[in-house]
Amino acid sequence: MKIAIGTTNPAKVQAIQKVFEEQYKEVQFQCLKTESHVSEQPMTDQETIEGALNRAKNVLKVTDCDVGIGLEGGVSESLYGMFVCNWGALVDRQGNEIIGGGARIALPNEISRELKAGKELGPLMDEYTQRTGIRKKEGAVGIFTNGLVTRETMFLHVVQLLLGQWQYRTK
Ligand SMILES: O=c1[nH]c(=O)c2ncn([C@@H]3O[C@H](COP(=O)(O)OP(=O)(O)OP(=O)(O)O)[C@@H](O)[C@H]3O)c2[nH]1
Ligand SMILES: [Mg+2]
Repeated sequence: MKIAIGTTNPAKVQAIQKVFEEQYKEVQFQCLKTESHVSEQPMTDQETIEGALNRAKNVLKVTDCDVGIGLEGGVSESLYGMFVCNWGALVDRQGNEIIGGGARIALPNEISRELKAGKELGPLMDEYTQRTGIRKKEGAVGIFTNGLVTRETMFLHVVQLLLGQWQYRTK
């Protein structure tokens, strides 16, 4: 089984590799930085889903893999504050387009204020924590859940939702 991954972000790549290696004996991965055709900081569920779908389609197009996977992080406003959201998409060569959503938590006001001013969460998290590359490690979700749920484990669940739906639909 050959999987095209529409990112080189290790938090996302490791989540995808863990899920597929658990399910398939023979599996190969191709990881490519892939255009999402949405803003660097998606601001709605819809835009985040679009980013995930575009990555999945674009990465499948430029490889000979069986399926393409796109994972996209974003935020979405609610009456209860701004939530970090993460969405995934899996597409195959038979025209199946599968979507799955990840856990979400409210962001502190000092972060959401900056996002509304047009900043991107990744760099914001580095500023906020005085560390670098949070987006490639535990992520904002990891910081604000005291490490209990990292970005990788959150995306691992999303990839299980994608693969499970795909297996059900193509069995
Ligand atoms: O530290 C984080 N923890 C999170 O839980 C999270 N969710 C979203 N984002 C940020 O939202 C923007 C688009 O997300 P994103 O899917 O483009 O991610 P990314 O840029 O880190 O990876 P990639 O584009 O190389 O695949 C990027 O600034 C991400 O950093 C997060 N950052
Ligand atoms: Mg990005």
